Amino acid sequence: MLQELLAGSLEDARARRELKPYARLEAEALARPAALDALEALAPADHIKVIAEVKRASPSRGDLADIPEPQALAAQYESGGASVVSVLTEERKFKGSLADLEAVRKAVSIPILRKDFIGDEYQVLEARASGADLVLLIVAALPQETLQRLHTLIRELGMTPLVEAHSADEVARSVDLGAQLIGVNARDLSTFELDRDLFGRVADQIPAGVIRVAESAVLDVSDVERYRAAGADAVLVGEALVTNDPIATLSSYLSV
Ligand SMILES: O=P(O)(O)OC[C@@H](O)[C@@H](O)c1c[nH]c2ccccc12
Repeated sequence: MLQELLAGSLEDARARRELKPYARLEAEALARPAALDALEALAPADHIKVIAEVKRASPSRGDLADIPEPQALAAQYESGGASVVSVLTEERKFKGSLADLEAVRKAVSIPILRKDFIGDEYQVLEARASGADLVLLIVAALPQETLQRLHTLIRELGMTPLVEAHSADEVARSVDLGAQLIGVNARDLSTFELDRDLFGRVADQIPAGVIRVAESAVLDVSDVERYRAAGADAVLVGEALVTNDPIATLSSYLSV
């Protein structure tokens, strides 16, 4: 499933490239105001931080919420105290788009993440041209050389890579990249199975000074408490925020 999702996102990007060649996109990306400092926004604090996700649907959970105006939801996330907004731009299964990212960019002044299946330079430039400050890199999806190349490009463009791992081995590969922001996804993107204890098992492998994000499977405040106790600096939350009152839900999480 993961390779299928990656292939779909790459194919969609290739179609957009027919309309906008690399050099033109690069010029747009470089003309953007500088990216916001996501490492500062997510720096360890005396409370847990939240990356709040704009998420309409997923292959494992189906339709979650309509979200006709992603910018309105993102503005609620910001006023509710989120540190970063994650915007799914994958079109086929998650029903997102780059237009969502652009709309959210106009509505908030906190850093925003392009959440997609990224596998080439063109997609990274698209992220910057659309106003992203962070770009997701999924270790399981790519060979190490490709990860390293994309990791470098993201940083050269002033953005922050969020490197996502789903095993001890993938955490080791993330550390090898020099990642300063590592996410441990409780959901296996090949089988969609949840492993709620994975973060706790691998957190110690992440060196001091690297920001630790626990991703997925936060359904209530007790899940946030569990991740915090295991050493998470931040949690990445989608479903619980789009299916409940976002402001009230965020405020309960931020008390942890
Ligand atoms: O809706 P949840 O269980 O709170 O999960 C959010 C986020 O972690 C999840 O959307 C996610 C994590 N990594 C991904 C990679 C691609 C697509 C989606 C994801």
